[in-house]
Amino acid sequence: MQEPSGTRERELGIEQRHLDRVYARLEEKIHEAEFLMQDAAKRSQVGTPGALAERDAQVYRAGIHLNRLNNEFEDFLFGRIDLLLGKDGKKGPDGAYTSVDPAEDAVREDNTADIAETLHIGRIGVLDADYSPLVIDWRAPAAAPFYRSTPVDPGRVVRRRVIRSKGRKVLGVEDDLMRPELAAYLNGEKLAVLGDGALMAALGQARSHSMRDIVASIQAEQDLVIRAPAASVTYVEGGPGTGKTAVALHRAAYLLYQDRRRYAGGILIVSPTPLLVAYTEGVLPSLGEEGQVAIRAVGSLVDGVEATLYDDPAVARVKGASRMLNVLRKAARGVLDTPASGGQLAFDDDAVREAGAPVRTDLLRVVAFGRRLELDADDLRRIRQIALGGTAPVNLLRPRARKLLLDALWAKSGAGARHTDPELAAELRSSFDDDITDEDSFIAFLDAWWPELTPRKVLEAMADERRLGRWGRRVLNPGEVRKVARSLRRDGFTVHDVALLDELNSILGTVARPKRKREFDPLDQLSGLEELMPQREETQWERAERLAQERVEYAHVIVDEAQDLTPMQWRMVGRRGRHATWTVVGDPAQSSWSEPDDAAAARDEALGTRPRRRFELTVNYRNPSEIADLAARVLALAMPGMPSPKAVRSTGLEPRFAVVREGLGATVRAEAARLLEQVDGTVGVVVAMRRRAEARKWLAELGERVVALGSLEAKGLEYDATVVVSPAEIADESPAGLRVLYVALTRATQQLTVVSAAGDAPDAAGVPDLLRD
Ligand SMILES: Nc1ncnc2c1ncn2[C@@H]1O[C@H](COP(=O)(O)OP(=O)(O)OP(=O)(O)O)[C@@H](O)[C@H]1O
Repeated sequence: MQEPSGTRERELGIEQRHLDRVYARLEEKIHEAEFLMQDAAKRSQVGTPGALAERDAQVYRAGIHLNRLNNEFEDFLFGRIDLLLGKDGKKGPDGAYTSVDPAEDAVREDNTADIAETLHIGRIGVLDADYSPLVIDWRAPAAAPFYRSTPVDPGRVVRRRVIRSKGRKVLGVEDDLMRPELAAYLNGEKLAVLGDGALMAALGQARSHSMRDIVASIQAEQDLVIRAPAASVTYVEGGPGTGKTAVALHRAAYLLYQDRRRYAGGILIVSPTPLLVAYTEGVLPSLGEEGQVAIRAVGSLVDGVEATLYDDPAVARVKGASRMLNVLRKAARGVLDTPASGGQLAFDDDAVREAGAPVRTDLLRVVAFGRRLELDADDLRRIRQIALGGTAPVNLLRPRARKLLLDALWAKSGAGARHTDPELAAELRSSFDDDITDEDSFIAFLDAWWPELTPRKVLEAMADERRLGRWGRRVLNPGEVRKVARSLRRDGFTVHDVALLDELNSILGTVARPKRKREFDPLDQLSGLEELMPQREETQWERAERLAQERVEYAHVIVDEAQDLTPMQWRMVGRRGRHATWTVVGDPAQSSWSEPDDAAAARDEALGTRPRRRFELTVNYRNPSEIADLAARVLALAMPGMPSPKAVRSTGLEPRFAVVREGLGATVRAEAARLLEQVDGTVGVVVAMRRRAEARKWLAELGERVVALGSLEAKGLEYDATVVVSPAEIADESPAGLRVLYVALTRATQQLTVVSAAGDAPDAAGVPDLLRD
């Protein structure tokens, strides 16, 4: 758009002056906060409990203030809206008019109008000394029109402006006119319009290894999701690149802003891979939020385990299926009385070994009332089976088993029959029990015969094919038993093992132990304390970690890439949000899980009967149309009839097709090097899972801008350019292979190269069979 000369300088000058005012005000606030901190420190010398509490409250508030200001001093003012007069002329607490619709006489008959209100939008709200809004927090209701307004439904917005700044300097502005038909005036001057809109500018930027926030260019359909009321379940579907992950993260920040106290219970974001966690980790701090939000990979949801290994698709398919629940239940009960292949029952347990000589678990011998009493293997088996009856968690049954042992010994002693007086008999019985339970040998026997089970121990026991065969009878076929048992004999847990561990944890139950008393912290007396001020010994991060460890359930759970959760993973995630509200985002077309109906049933169970609000995102902001069109061919094969999201931009660069000539590695390296020359940011090379290690070697010398990824690891990530290696290999890797290939093909923001190997049957132009029109 051609703009009159001098307009740009004038408009930048206006925004610069506003930014200067904001900084001046922020500096005042920082001084105020520092003064409060010093004052509070002085009062601490007084030392009475009242003064202590008062000091803590003040330091706490000032600390939060300082923390936020320091965090967000950079680049926090990014938007502006110029609005028509509102319908009712009422103002909200942030000093802005509340009405969404313009007053009837806001536009004159000759289609001219005056701007009645100008609002600047930023990462946090700043009020001037007279309480007029200098900056509106992006999450405040008054900022919603900045995101919601479109030319079709403009509301009061005439012009939306995105401001780019670095430090204290305004660098540029990009305007969108929401009512292009109007001649609007601001302070008697015609409203100026600069640039072609901020969205396109943001989309064209080079990508790094960290995701950026989209706070300045959230689109209307995304804003509806971000600000959706938190009740029940918010369910969002959208194709690749429609901003689902970005929306999920901004929603977490919005919910905290909107009701911090409610979400002090924590927000959990479940992400499919550690790579995606690392990629998205910086977004919330950039929005001024950290501490209450835990972003965890689905393989790291159980404390103390960080699984990064993947099972073969055939094994993953069994471990993730809901039928595993039956196997685990049987294993948890059967592990105590199903001999392992080697014949032994007890575990190779440290506690047992430390006790000295191995303890026999097929014979209990005690002395009571001067008599030797014995329970043999048959007695013990019978008692164990009675104890295991019902469905109570196995670890909570030990007292019952102990009581049954004593009953059996008492019966053998015959002492009960000799005394008819019930009171005397009870007294005798009690001293009989004391006699036995004081004996070291009895305690050692009980520890060996009914050890406290841990999920790890049960999973280890399942690595024994014979035992697993027994527990999986009629659920797993012999081939499945063999493969699963073999996979459990490997070192380290796989991503799918983690859900099994969590399930076992809930099946086994945890024996209550006395809690370690936490040191008295005067700040705990203050309600709503969630953030920590800078100068305390425990940092905000440490406190967040501690809270996360103490926390089992969350107030809100956000599931990203929800289409990938297996039924067993849904059960694990569900346990963390039994009383939570939920945001679930996903795309069925990108699912790497082969049995969607099984997963849908488990998801519905995890989410319970809570009502769902469904949203759909329809615009692809990541891929240029040239790449999106190619990916759509695979979508048509993977999910016939499923619509592709609409790409908003085009680069004129068609995907490139390369055919292997001198070895796969050499070709891939050459193609990656070529792309590194052409883009400023990152290059991702996506290969079948089994080629991961090999691919890393191919690319070893190309530097940090290029990354090798297994097909399942590419989930959610994006790069300036990608090389997809052998579509046929990726597609043949698993029953969901075509959908995994669709994911791989939709990772690039600028350029895509597809390398075909022999199995891809490329045509003369190098286009593999799977990608032909
Ligand atoms: N409103 C927006 N303004 C600027 N960039 C945006 C906007 N919405 C999305 N994007 C960008 O588009 C890209 C894709 O977003 P995101 O990764 O959230 O999509 P997704 O739906 O989760 O994709 P996938 O399903 O493929 O993982 C990101 O680079 C994101 O920053």
